[in-house]
Parts: sequence; structure tokens; C-alpha cells
Amino acid sequence: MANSLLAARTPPARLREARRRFLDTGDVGDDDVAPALTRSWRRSRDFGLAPVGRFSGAPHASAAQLARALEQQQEFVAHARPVMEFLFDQTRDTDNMVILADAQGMLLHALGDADFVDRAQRVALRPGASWHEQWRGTNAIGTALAEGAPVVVHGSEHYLERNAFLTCTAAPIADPAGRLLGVLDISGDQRGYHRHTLALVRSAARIIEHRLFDTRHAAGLRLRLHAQREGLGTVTEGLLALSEDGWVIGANGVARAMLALTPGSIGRSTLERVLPLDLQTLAGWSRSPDAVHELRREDGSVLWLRVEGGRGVPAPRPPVAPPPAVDDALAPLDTGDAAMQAAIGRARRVLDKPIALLLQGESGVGKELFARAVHKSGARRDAPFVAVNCAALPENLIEAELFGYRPGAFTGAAREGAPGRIREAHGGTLFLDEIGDMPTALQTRLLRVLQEREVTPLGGGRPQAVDFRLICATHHDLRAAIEAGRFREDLYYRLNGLALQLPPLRRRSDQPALVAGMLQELLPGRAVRLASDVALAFGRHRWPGNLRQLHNALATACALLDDDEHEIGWAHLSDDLAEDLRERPPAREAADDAVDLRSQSERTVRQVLQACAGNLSEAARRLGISRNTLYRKMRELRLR
Ligand SMILES: Nc1ncnc2c1ncn2[C@@H]1O[C@H](COP(=O)(O)OP(=O)(O)OP(=O)(O)O)[C@@H](O)[C@H]1O
Repeated sequence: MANSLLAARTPPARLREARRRFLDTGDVGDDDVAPALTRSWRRSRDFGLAPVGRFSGAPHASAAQLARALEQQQEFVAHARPVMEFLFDQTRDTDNMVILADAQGMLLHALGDADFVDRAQRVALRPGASWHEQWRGTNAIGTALAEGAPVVVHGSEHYLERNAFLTCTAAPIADPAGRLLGVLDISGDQRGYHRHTLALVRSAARIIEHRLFDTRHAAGLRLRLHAQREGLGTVTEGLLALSEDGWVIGANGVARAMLALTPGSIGRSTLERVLPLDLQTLAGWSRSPDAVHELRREDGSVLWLRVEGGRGVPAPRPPVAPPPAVDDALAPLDTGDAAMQAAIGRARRVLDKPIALLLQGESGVGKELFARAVHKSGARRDAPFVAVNCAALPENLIEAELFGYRPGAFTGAAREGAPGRIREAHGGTLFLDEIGDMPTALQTRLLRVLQEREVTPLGGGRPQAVDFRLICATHHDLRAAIEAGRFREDLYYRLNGLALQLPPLRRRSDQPALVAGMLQELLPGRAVRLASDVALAFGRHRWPGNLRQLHNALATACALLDDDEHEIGWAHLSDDLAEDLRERPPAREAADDAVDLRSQSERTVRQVLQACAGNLSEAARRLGISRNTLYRKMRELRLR
């Protein structure tokens, strides 16, 4: 349902009165004001924004930052552009702009009527500007993101008075795994408001979601669903993608609503769980892709569906050709999860460039494996890959291990000396794991090596030139370590040419594919799979040890499997894992999200405080919050 914040529902005089009362007392005092509008005004107030008077400013991406954002969201923007052009054609000469923003509210692309663009420029409706509510208060882009639903924000519903000349309509766009990608918006002069704009923007957002879905799942088994037979093939149909063994691996917004799927359940639910249909029947239906089938659900309602793709059925041509498959050492790590795909795509772009990579992620997510794959995919692949775990070595040995030593440099040193791991990596890649655990004295030496590209062994001697690609990994928050004085800030910037975040297993949408890959590697040539109840329990589990834990669990199960067995059941699992799996973790997603939000907020506050060299008034201004709110946040985050 759209959250219409429309003034049309609240007469202008009542809205003005409600706004005045809200600004005076913090309460709208009018039941006719849409709850979504009240929520958004409250958020705007809590961000410390001043509704009238001088605009306190908002971040604007540099040309390079915008180019990087566009590159990262290439697929999203490519699918949105033609739809935006169509929309622009529909609204041409009506003083309007069509705008695409990312999930943080940054404008990525805009098309507009020249006359209106001039006025819009003054409020920064141009690519690179941020329209997150944090900076601009109630506005269609920021509010659609905050509410996760289509909205119209008209005239003085905007929190900032300077935006009251606008009428804006926006709808969020999600990827096939249900993750928010951004927002499509039409903004224009409020005098030209047209009630049909909301329907137009919602349909356009759905078309973009459809295009993304069809491209992402072009080669797989797809279901088109609708409550009415005639609805199939329209933008109101539900779309579901299935893996060959029956896991739901994608669903558009309509299908998610229809089947009560949360984004977190994609990759973790089987076909049988969401529809009264088994895989065998479906496989039969997929042989006649034009046939329409009727399905009666448990509650008596009827769904019509069409099955496309899958084995033996040629998939229809995708509307836009998917990017060519790359056959490098990183390719096997791409088993379909969007966050992994993004990390792999970004790593590929810097493969042979002198840019240090910083891999971040929980223990066991595969950081070292990723680093090895980066090395093997680049031009240095035949030179050494040298891995040093900074946490595993005693402090007094790391120095000798890394930098090498001359004969007799210290008691217990090898007689002939040692070149050190850094020199061993010459020509190849140096991988420093757990870099956050490196003692500060050694951080200074490492920084010097990185700056001067030469190493001086312990015990003296001539510096030796070294040339290596640097990849570091950590599961610590290095920014927090900098704040705490445990990590050198200058070194951090040297290591962090490009930071890549590898997702924890519980957040990955490709668990079935990962399991299948690991089983193939553990028992090559044997078609072993998980029993369906074990697979479901795996899908629900938190996996605190991530891929390492999953791999160990499967290795144990394979060892316990008889030669003639093909299914891993409860009996093949270690007792403690089976016990953990049987316990359903309560409200896991919500708890995770709360932690994520907290760390995101912590990061932003830290960054801004750092950028303002501790000047709290300036930091509060840049964060768009009052000094008191900043004090409170700092206390909550234990920053003071
Ligand atoms: N894509 C994958 N396919 C199969 N197994 C994997 C994959 N990624 C990781 N693993 C398994 O997980 C183990 C841990 O991976 P890795 O050492 O790369 O993680 P890490 O993030 O560097 O861990 P830590 O932070 O503890 O050093 C590997 O030994 C391997 O068994």
C-alpha cells in the first residue's frame, strides 16, 4: 500500500495548522494527517533539522564518488534508464524531473524539463546530492526509503520550507532478493500536481524490478503468479525463481507479499513451503512454458501460474544481455549471493592496479580464500602468495618473521639469517591476516616499508627493494581501533585502497549452492545432498563460524556417510551441531539488523567527529543533529 502523505487528504489550511502545531508542540493534533507524515516529521525533528531559515547543508558526492557509485550500481541504473526515459516522455513539458536515487538517498541519475531544472538546481535535485531524510527532512525520496513504501510528499508536507514549492512522488525498488536498491521519483512544481503520478511511478518501479528479476534469473526456473489468469504477464504478477533442487532463490515484491516471504527467507525456503506444489510436478509443467496452471492454496484461494526456464526448456532471451562470464580464480566464489558478487566485481576492477585491498568480515567468511583468488586472477599469479597471520605470531617474532634478519641478529636467530616474509612476497602478493592485531611498533615499520618500498632486515644491512601487491584482512573495526589508539591512522589509509566487506554466511542468499559446491569438493563424483529437514535447519542456523563451520560440518557428515548413502541426515551431524540446529534462534534477523544499524550509526558519528577534529558544534551541524542529540549519541555509543 502506498503511504500517501497527500495534502489532498488533509485540506491545506488544516495541514498548515497541523504543521504549526507540530513545530510548536511536537504534536500534530489532527487525526487527518497521515501517520506516515507524522512519523517522517518526527524523524526530521530528531535529526535536528531547522524547518525554516538557513539550510544547514547536506553532503554532495564528488564527481569521482558519483562515478564509483554509478559503477557499483551499473545493473540497477542500466535497467532504470530506459524506464526513466519513458516516464520523462510521459511527463515532458509539465515542469517535472524524473530521478533515480540509491538506497542511501543519493541521486544517481536525473532527467528534467529545462525550465524546472533551473529551479530544482537551487535545491540540489541533481546527481550526487543526498536526499536522505537525515539531511533534507520529509521528502519523497528520503521518506520512501525510510518507510520502505511508495509516498507522495506535496508542498508544505516537506519538512524544510525551502522545498515547499515541490510535489514529489517516489517508489522504492528492491532487487530479486528483496534488498532495497533505491528509489524512483518524479518531482515537479507543486502547482502541477497530478493524482495519476503515484500509479505511474509505482508501475515504473515494478517494471524495473521485473527487468532486474528476468536478467538475474534468465537461466533458471521461474514461476509467474497471479490471483487472476489475465494478470499473468502484466507488471502486477508475482515472480519467483527456484534453484534446481527447489529452493526459492528470488522473488519480486508482489510474490513476496503474495507468499508472505520476508527478504531474509529468500535462499532459505523451499518451494513446498511456500506453495502446495512439488518439484516433480513443476518440472513436468516446465516442459510446456505457455500453459497456465491453476493452483488451490490451503486457505482456499486460487493462484494462476506459468512456469518458465529450467532444465530442458530454453530460457527466453533476457531483455538485456547479462555481463559476459569471467573465467578466473574469483569465479568459483560467485555462487549467486549479491554481496559476494559485488565484492568480486570490485576486486576484479583493481586486479592489476597498485591498490591495496582491505578485506573485512567475520572470522571464517573466506577472507584468505578470497585473497588467494585475487592473487590467482591477476598478472602476479605465478609469483608467490605469502600469507602472514599477525595474530598467530608472538609479538617478538613478528618483526623477524616479516622483515627478516641478518645472521646473529638476536639470540636464537638462524645462523644464516632469514629474508623475511615481505621479501619472499617480492613480485607476488603479501597477505597480512588479522592486521588489526599487529603491534603498534611494527605498524610504524610496516608503514615505512609501504612508503619506501624497501625493507631493512633486523640487525642492519642495506635496505632491499621490494615490490608486492598488498592484501590485508581483519574482523576488527579498524576505525574503532584507531579511535582507541591501537591502530595508526596513516597506516590504515595505506592499507585501505579499496575495502571489501565479505558477508557472513547467515546473510548469504546462496547457501544451497555453497553446500552443493562443498559436497562436490568433499565427495567428488558422488551425488550427495542434504535431507530436506536438515537443509531447512541449515538455512535457519546462525553459523557463528561461517563458511569454516559449514565446511567442517559437511566434512564430518561426509566421513560418517556410508558408501551407498546419498543423503545427509541428522545422524550424520555431530551431536552439538544437531542440538544447535534444533534450537530455533529467536528473531535473528531483527537482532542482526539492530546491530548493523548501531555499527553504521557509530561509524558515521566517529567519521564526522574525526573529520571535525573533535569540534562538537561543527560535528553536530554536519550530522544534522543538535549538540544535545550528539552528546546523547556519544554517550550511547560510549564515545565519551
Ligand atoms: N567459497 C568457499 N567454498 C568452500 N569453502 C570455503 C569457501 N570459503 C571459505 N571456505 C572454508 O572456510 C574456511 C575459512 O576460510 P578463510 O580462512 O578464507 O576465512 P577467513 O575469513 O580468512 O577466516 P579468519 O578470519 O578466521 O582468518 C576455509 O578453510 C574453507 O574450508
